[in-house]
Amino acid sequence: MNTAEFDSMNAGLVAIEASGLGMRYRRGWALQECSFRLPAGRVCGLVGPNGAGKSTLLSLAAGFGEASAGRLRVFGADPRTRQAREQVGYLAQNKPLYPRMTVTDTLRMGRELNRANWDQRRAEGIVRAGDVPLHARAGSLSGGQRTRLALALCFGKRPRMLMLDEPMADLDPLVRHEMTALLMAEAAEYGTTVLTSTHTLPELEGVCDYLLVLADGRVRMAGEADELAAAHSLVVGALPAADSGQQRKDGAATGPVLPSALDPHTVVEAQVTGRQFSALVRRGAPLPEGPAWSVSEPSMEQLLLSYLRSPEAPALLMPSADLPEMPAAQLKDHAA
Ligand SMILES: Nc1ncnc2c1ncn2[C@@H]1O[C@H](COP(=O)(O)OP(=O)(O)OP(=O)(O)O)[C@@H](O)[C@H]1O
Repeated sequence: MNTAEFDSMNAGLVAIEASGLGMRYRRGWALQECSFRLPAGRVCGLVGPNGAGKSTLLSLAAGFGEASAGRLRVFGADPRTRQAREQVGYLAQNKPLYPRMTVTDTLRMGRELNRANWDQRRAEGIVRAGDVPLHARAGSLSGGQRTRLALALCFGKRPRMLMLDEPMADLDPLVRHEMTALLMAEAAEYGTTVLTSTHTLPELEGVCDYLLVLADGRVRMAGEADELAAAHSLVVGALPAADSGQQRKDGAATGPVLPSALDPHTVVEAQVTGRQFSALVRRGAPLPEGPAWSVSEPSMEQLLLSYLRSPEAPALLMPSADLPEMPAAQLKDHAA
């Protein structure tokens, strides 16, 4: 199939849908009031700082554990059901493999566990392409070889969605590049939805066409990566004169006053050095260059950092990621 055929195959399908999803551990909420959609066929980066709730979300979507609140669906099914599990390949952060098992035996185990869907040629092809010795024990493989074997297990299952928890964290740049290429090639060839977590965005640049950003267990941004960036502007320039009589945009009585041209927009974050300001804004209207400021599109990293540094800025969900509000009775798989 080509890309257009995959697009039509996945059109309108939703891979993950979360409504008011919450997960509470003894020390507090790891996820709270998470509502979003991930359309099928996307390669989505799940981004957020340490402790944001990324692993918790992935393991719930893979069918491990039970949410404390809200509702989670994977291709329309409860993730703990066989129907959902069969459609998902999940690579946990520690890439669990049996260290004493050989590569061949590991793949054989994959076949035994996934008799209905297993694609031996595909799994073995991934392993062979990396020159991973088939008779070596998993415990003796390098980090890159282990990742390749773990990915082969995931892809051999022919999942509709692959969920990877920081798959590149312990790999050197060369192996990381190789693994990324493998992932992209497989996703493109089979139209697989990919959800892969990281806390370093550059790792995903040019890889993901969709982003889901978490912080403190809540969704901060979700949608098409290029549309998220295009909805914002980075405005850099000189502050207006102090006696201009303008109010600060945040309503505070003192402190620097941003140009009033920014009033129709949501200021996500503003930084001031001397008389210069730099503001990342979500545009509410066209925002032309001004007499004393310039306007550019922020990089994905600038955008992400601004949202993570400004928990008070409202979350942004693009229409494809946004969920119509559900009646409380439909929403509850679990009461909070
Ligand atoms: N099994 C658990 N028991 C208790 N608390 C947990 C458990 N798993 C996660 N947490 C807590 O939930 C919060 C979210 O953790 P989680 O691992 O989901 O975040 P993360 O974004 O994946 O972080 P990292 O990038 O460091 O892996 C953290 O405060 C963590 O301490």
